[in-house]
Amino acid sequence: MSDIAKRNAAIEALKLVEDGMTLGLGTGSTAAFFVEELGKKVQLGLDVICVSTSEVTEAQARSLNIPMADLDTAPTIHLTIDGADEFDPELRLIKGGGAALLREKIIADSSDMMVVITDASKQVAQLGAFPLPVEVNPFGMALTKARIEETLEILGMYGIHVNVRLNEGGGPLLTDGGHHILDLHCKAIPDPDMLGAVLDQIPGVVEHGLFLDIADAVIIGTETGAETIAREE
Ligand SMILES: O=C[C@H](O)[C@H](O)[C@H](O)COP(=O)(O)O
Repeated sequence: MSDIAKRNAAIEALKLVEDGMTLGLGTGSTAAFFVEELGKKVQLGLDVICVSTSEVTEAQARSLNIPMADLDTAPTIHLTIDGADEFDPELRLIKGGGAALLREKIIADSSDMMVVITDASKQVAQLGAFPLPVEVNPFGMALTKARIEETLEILGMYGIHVNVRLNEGGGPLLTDGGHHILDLHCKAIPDPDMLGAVLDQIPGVVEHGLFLDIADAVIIGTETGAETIAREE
């Protein structure tokens, strides 16, 4: 995915922003272009207030003097703009490649509108080629991992590697929320709704990266512009 395509998707998403809005700011390299472009508009007088899905995005937004709200006192979040690791024809997503999925889902799910900015390389017929991130509590992580592996087999998904995501020092990566990430190398997820529902039931799973029925539209950036796919009602 080129930086030009990412920026074009971000610029297209900016057209949805209006004065007076509370915005959810996503995480990742594509979302960072949106924050950068938003910063320019704020400097020119755009009147918005934002909440962020990660410490990294929060720091970027503050460095650009974008007004930030305390999430617990923020009113309605009108619009959230975020990236994705995969999207399918039903606009179901895999997210969490940058380990921000928990905060991303909390904010996306509470937003009036959630729009994904991406490029065509993230478009798939079936989710699962991108390893599915699952955020887990550090307590008993090995037990949680074993339960996930067992559950995948019950669903008929055999031989799937579940890896603990590591940080640069070789230890388990720590999320902003103080949790770890397990990456499920599914290759294909035949029934995302079913997998999401069973993962939700496993103690120790804090959240998973399947964003189902959350995205209202996907903006696909290209070298020359952007195309929008909106959810069919
Ligand atoms: O945890 C990170 C997020 O879900 C990102 O939005 C996702 O990984 C896409 O990131 P990027 O725009 O860098 O491909």
